[in-house]
Amino acid sequence: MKVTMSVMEAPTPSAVHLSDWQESYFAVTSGTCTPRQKADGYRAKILRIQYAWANSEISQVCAASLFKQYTEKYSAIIDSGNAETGLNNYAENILTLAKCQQSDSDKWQSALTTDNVFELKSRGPFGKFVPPVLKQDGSENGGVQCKPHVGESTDPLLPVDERLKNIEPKMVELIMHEIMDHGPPVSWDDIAGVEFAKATIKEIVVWPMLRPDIFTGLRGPPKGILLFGPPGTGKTLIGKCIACQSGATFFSISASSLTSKWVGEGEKMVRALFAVARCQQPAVIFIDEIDSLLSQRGEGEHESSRRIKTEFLVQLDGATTSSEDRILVVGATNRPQEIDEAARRRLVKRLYIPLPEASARKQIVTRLMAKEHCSLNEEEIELIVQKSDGFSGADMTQLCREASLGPIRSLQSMDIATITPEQVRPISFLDFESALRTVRPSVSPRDLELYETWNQTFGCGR
Ligand SMILES: Nc1ncnc2c1ncn2[C@@H]1O[C@H](COP(=O)(O)OP(=O)(O)OP(=O)(O)O)[C@@H](O)[C@H]1O
Repeated sequence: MKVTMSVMEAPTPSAVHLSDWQESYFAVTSGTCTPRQKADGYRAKILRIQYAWANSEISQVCAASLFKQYTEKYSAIIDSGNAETGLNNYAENILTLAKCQQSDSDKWQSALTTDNVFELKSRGPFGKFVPPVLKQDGSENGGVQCKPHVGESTDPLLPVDERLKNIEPKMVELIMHEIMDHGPPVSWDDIAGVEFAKATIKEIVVWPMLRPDIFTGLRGPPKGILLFGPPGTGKTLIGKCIACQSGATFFSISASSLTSKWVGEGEKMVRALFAVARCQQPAVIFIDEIDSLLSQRGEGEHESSRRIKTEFLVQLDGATTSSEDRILVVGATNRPQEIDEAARRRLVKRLYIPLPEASARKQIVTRLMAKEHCSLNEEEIELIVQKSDGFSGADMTQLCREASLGPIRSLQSMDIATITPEQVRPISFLDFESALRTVRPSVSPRDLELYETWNQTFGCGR
């Protein structure tokens, strides 16, 4: 009996009956089947079921039943000691396969972690099978549970977690894919300057998150901190670094997108975000432009914005009062003066992230140029640093980008299509001089004064 998968249109999620679903997805044809083909068939089916489940095309009960059915049917190959036909290298293969399919479905890939794939492998036939649904008594959730996978993909069984029971699965998916950060890690050395803020954050946030057993009581970490200062000074980098250094999952969202991108859903999104973070703790929730969420109530405040704000404060209070939860909210803003008093009180540590000083600007240029073909000497770097007084970190990055285009622009007569990389001359000081004519500081001295004043009044730093 040879079983092949046929790609057909997905049936409507709720109305699907188990046998209909099978018929739609697996066209069963006769034929001789080698053990290897059988193993492939099994893998394909497990993947398809996981995919359908992650997409809410089938229910958990339906998925459990299918898993059981196929595990029984393919028991011979599951138990086989043969490396080629058995499932000994199942996890590696299946992950590779899923990665190739990533563009077709991120969910598919996200449903697969080495852990849960091995879990399937170790289930074995019949009695050894563990259903992937929560048991009636809630004692076990099928051997696969919601647990923190730092920087790793999500678990398809996440919705079975009690804490997510009133959350729409589509929101959980969205948070996992759009808000949970899967990017490269950030270290403290990647952030130039801001030494005071870095030292404070390490002491009050990172160490307590790493050692909750020592940092108890008065030493307990704050649940909310505010990073304020001009744009492009590394606030987002710091948020991400906190998560990386404390082994926490990083969720990053812009407050304005809560009101604009998920129109009418912002409030639910806030609730879902905190619920997912609770399942993935320790977690850092980074909220950019937090001022737009927590601004002082004005006459014209929109009802939906007010509801989102209320929900956010409720969630923040929940995270604050539960000593169990290891969730840190990091708010970032370029307009701290717009944050109202109630919100300010909840974000207990308010740290000023200023423009980079000369040493930090030098560090940014040196680091970026170290990766390029460049002929700058020490004195020239010092000159660039002097000339870029008032630049933010983002401005410095932009300056280096602009300068790096100089050698390309000077190619003029040569054909860009045929030139070899060796023929491109190194980036020189002259390129920086001309870049300095076009890249200007993005922060005005007047804005800086506002930050300094606010820092003196409400800031917790120097
Ligand atoms: N202190 C810094 N050290 C190194 N690079 C920096 C620093 N500050 C900014 N940058 C560069 O600028 C980019 C933007 O920084 P980031 O997004 O962290 O700033 P931000 O303060 O969060 O800005 P915004 O307020 O506009 O959101 C970074 O990806 C990095 O390339």
